[in-house]
Amino acid sequence: MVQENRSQRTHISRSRHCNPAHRSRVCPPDSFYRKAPGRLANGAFTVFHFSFQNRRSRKFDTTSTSCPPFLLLHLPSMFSGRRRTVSLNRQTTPPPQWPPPPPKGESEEELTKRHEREKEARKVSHAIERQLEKDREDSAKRKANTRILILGQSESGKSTILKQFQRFYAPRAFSVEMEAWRVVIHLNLVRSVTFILDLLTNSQAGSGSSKENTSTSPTSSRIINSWISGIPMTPGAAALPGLSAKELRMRLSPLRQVEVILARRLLQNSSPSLAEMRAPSRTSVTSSSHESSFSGSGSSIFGNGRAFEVVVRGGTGWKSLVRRGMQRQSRDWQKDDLDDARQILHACREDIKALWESQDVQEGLKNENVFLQSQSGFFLDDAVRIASTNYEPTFCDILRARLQTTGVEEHRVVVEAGDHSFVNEVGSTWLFYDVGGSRSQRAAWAPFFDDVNAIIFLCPMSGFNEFLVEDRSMNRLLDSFTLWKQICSSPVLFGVTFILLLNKSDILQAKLEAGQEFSKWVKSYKDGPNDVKHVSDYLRSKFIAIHKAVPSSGKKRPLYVHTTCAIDVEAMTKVIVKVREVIIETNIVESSLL
Ligand SMILES: Nc1nc2c(ncn2[C@@H]2O[C@H](COP(=O)(O)OP(=O)(O)OP(=O)(O)O)[C@@H](O)[C@H]2O)c(=O)[nH]1
Ligand SMILES: [Mg+2]
Repeated sequence: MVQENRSQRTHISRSRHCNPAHRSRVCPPDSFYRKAPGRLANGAFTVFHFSFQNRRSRKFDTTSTSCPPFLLLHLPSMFSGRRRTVSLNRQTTPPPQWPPPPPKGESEEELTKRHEREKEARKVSHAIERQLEKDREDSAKRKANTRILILGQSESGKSTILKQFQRFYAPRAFSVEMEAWRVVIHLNLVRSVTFILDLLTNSQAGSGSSKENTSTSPTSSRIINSWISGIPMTPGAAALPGLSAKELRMRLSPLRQVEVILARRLLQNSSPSLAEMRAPSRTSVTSSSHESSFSGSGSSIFGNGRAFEVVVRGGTGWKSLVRRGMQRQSRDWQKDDLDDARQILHACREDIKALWESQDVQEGLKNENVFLQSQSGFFLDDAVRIASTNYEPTFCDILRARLQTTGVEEHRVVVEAGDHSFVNEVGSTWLFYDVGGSRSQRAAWAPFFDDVNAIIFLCPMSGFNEFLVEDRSMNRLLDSFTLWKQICSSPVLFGVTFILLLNKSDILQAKLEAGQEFSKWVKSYKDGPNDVKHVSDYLRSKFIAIHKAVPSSGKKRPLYVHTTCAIDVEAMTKVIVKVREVIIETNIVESSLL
């Protein structure tokens, strides 16, 4: 029965396909049965046994009876090379003869014509064979060699690390996307401006309408009153150079329309309301108190003192949409709303600068405990450059841009020839899964655990004195430890290589240098030195201890730890080179086990 099925399969592949490379392995011509030295005396014939691995532990065998015939053709590039002998029962299902025998009583003229037809058919056949061979080679090159899952809490730097990998391996493909990032950067800038406008206006409204509202300090009220009236109130300080505050506020009001246009473009023209576009933002804690992580009237009105985040279902969808919009615009000589947005931004750039540099505004934000500089997607210091019509985003700008990820995004990075890639890597594919890190998103991660070569886990070290936005009682560092333990404990990941990145070392350094004491937040650190080296060494040892403590059913589970600053291009290049070595090594070990 099995023999019969195999024989049938051979027949199917012979009749459907004509690639000689495949024929020689799977469906040899009739003459082969008679002449091939590999033919055995009993009529048996030697074929390759193809086996390939789709998921880590599941093998598919193309000689099994359930294997679809097309696999026989398209798998030679994946075959493992093992040989086995299969008997072919040629008596029961004789293969059709090719080329067919000449018709009986063929005249000279018919013979010539038939030869011409056959010649033409052979030409076409060869062309198809060449194309098939090329496709096979291309697809072998394209096949996904490496799958990496990037995990960590929200704002740990997952998408930023992904950008670094994209630049490293596929700089040309990444440069095509750079334009699309301009929309995100503009939106980051605009939302900071509208946040300041809202914060100051609403704080004033709150303090004016409610006499009981004591959360706005007298200084703050005075500054806000000056902001509304346009009369500078801070002794010795010009409020906003050359313009009254009221005037400036009026001049910047078109930016609200710009915010809508940009967000709509990112949200794929779904005409969102501002409320829909805005996601709750994260708390940046600078006080040393656990309970009151953020104080001031601004916190209740303005998403914990943070500019709102725009959430876009990522992947490449939004990028191609933005790009297409731009191309259409340049082709049709049509001014679209994105062009309007850029013109408005350009016109407002000096006013944005004046707003940000205003001593009154700085003081007002300080009194409201708002520290925009330490937040993601902060571009106010570069407002004039970024708001100009001829602005082209730099890679550093793109690394600093903030776009929250939702769900799980698959990013396919095809390695390009370049400074960083080895010759044999060119054309191979790295598949990255970038996940949304907030708690509500984490349930979506598990299905992706099954099929990865390595996990990159990010812990933002600077989160030692911050809390999750989704759970304001949960310290961010503690959350990272809990998450790490859960991931290490997942049985599906036993045997998977872990790469732990202790990220945001630059922000940690700034905080420690500014006098924030790590030991005040992490009691077990006791009186360790308050510097990046010692703090990161301490965290490293804690993460390693958790990883070791979780039993992995005797499977070897390598862990590599790096201290990183994801927005530092030079330093990240070195880290990526090391990560690549580890992953290539893992792939070699895995493939030798096949
Ligand atoms: N200064 C500094 N900023 C960083 C670093 N890593 C990431 N960022 C910034 O932090 C912000 C958030 O980073 P993302 O990569 O978007 O965070 P994420 O983990 O993908 O967050 P979700 O998509 O919400 O899960 C971005 O604006 C980055 O520019 C770092 O090491 N140092
Ligand atoms: Mg992300």
